[in-house]
Amino acid sequence: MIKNDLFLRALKGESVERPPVWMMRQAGRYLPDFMKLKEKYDFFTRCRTPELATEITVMPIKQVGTDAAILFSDILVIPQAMNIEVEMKPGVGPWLPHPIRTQEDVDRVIVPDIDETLGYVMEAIKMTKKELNDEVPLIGFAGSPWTILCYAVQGQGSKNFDIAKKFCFSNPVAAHQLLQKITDTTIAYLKAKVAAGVDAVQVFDSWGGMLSPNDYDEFSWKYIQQIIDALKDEIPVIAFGKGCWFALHTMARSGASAIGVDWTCSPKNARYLTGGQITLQGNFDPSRLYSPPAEIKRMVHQMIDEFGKDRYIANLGHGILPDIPVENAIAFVEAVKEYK
Ligand SMILES: Cc1c2[nH]c(c1CCC(=O)O)Cc1[nH]c(c(CCC(=O)O)c1C)Cc1[nH]c(c(CCC(=O)O)c1C)Cc1[nH]c(c(C)c1CCC(=O)O)C2
Repeated sequence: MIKNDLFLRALKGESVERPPVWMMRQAGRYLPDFMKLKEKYDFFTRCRTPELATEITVMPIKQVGTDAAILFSDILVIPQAMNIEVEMKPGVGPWLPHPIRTQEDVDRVIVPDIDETLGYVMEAIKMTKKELNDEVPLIGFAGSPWTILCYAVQGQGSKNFDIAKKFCFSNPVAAHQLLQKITDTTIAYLKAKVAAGVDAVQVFDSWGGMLSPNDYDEFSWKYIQQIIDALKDEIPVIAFGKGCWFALHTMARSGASAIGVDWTCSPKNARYLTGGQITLQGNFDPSRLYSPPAEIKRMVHQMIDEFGKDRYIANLGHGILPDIPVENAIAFVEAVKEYK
């Protein structure tokens, strides 16, 4: 039994005293204690060392007071396990020295044994669950197959992922093979996370909004739906797509327990597009955490009024930015806790 089960109750659609709150990318990034660890250990060492991953995962619970923890890791551990080299270059971000560009490249991508390649993630989950001591639930996550393809093909972050789109539209057969391999790996990975003890999972489709609605169905949603179908009877699934308001109607009928929305869609419109029944999560503009704490609190209360306190998980509309003052992150969380 989890002591603070607001998040799990909201996922079930139960009525709650106040909405639960957590922040996407809350583990690491803006916390001074995280910065100290960052100086000592490179990124994938932090991911692969269960003691470090655990320490970073619980930081925001202790220091900011969120109602759920999200495991410190990265969506790019999946391509790594699939035989695609991924580096994290300080100041640059993800860097893939041999991006996928041809059918032959796709043929070399493997669907790995999860325990062999990603066992360290399961160790981190078990250690984190012990450390959390059932105070709050633990969220596991994966990137959407499309978002992983974006990095695997582009080879690095991008404003428009033009090379990834060119690959999909000029070589759709190879693209779909790659997407299916990523999907199969992701399903096995998330099932292993469930077995290791996570209480919910979120699929991040960070770059779904790069696609037209039709291409979104074909290259992204189809695969997210497979993941939801495979997981939904075992664990609550949250589907988050950045810039994917056009797909909210479809997402709401997918079997996911909650749908994440970004700040470009108003709460009212998000409720309308999803039919008013499903739990929604979001959608504070991460940049609005630069506002003074009093203004953050006013805006958070307005956001909750607009979404309604039930079937709602307060969150940002995308990840917290690295230079947000900790006091402002705390003000965001406190505002939700003070909501009456
Ligand atoms: C697209 C994406 C990535 N990673 C992730 C996404 C989807 C969510 C989103 O859209 O923001 C997801 C992610 N990445 C990380 C987490 C762990 C949990 C958390 O932060 O709350 C999660 C949930 C750690 C991380 N992943 C990364 C860092 C920063 C690098 C470092 O700490 O050395 C952290 C804390 C590196 C990373 N990883 C990625 C990028 C683009 C970068 C570089 C830019 C940056 O986010 O700082 C890929």
